[in-house]
Amino acid sequence: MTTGTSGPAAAVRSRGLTKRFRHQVAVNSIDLEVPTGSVYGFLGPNGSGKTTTIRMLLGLIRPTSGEHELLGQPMPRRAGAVLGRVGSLVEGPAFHPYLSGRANLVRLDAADRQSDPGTASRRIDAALDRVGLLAAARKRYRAYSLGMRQRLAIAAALLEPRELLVLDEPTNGLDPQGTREVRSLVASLAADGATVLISSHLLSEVEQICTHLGVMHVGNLVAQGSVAEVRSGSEPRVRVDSDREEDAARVLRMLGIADVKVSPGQIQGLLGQIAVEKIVPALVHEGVPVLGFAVAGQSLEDRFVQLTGEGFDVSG
Ligand SMILES: Nc1ncnc2c1ncn2[C@@H]1O[C@H](COP(=O)(O)OP(=O)(O)OP(=O)(O)O)[C@@H](O)[C@H]1O
Repeated sequence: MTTGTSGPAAAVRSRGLTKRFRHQVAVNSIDLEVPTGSVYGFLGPNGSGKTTTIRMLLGLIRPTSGEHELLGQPMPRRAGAVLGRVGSLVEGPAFHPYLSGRANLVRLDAADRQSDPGTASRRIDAALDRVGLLAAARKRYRAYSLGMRQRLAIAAALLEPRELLVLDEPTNGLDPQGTREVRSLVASLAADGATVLISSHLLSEVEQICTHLGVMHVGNLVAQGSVAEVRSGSEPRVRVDSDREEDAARVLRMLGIADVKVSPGQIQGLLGQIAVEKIVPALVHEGVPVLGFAVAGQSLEDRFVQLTGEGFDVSG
């Protein structure tokens, strides 16, 4: 792959990766760059193309066009050499409800033709230990909490040592406790040196653990970089506290402030090129009582709403 422009090897890199289903472009020419050692939050609303991208990355479906590499190896040409170093969780393995967590891993490991039966027991215990399920290893799967089930699915991805983990919506459907369990597990896997690509439609679920973000919106990668870089792409906003919201909004619009939004007691808008010092005098001149005033960068959440046109917490 002729992509040697981006410095040290990325754990995942794609160029023009595209997937078309009939007439629908599910993933539109995306250039992913997941730095080695990062926790890369792959974010976007439902249906924005995250799972399709991940399936292409792992060689589960064939891209319509574009190319990519994992751990510096071109895919799918070098799949045999690289996939053993990549653990993944996509749609979750099928676990048997009446078998214990450990027995389920024994079955999965035995079904993997690449794995060494001689070391199975040790590897399975190590994976269970890694996800904090050793004490519950002999409990039936059906007695596991949602968080334990998801941790077992991650254990299944850890039956071999992995340099890269690709986890598709591992917190989806979990309660807050389960989400915390998975989040702290992912953080500790990253602390051990694995690169982690974790997808989510909820920023709030992964924000605390990510070093980097990629944001999908209708098949396009609309932002990518370190968390600070993605946040700094946002424009400062003006916030006015006033009980005369509509009058205040009118003055802000008159000054040329864009994207003015009114909520009870508060009016916000994009500062743009407007001189900050002109705003309060203009409001006062129009008889609008100003009870508070601030200019601040957007929160990451606001930034995502701006990028994707929707809140990230709506469909949780
Ligand atoms: N096998 C398929 N055939 C046709 N269309 C598909 C197929 N798989 C996905 N799509 C479409 O591609 C688009 C992207 O879907 P994808 O599952 O990748 O999104 P996503 O971001 O992972 O969302 P979700 O979180 O809901 O899985 C959607 O419009 C979906 O309907």
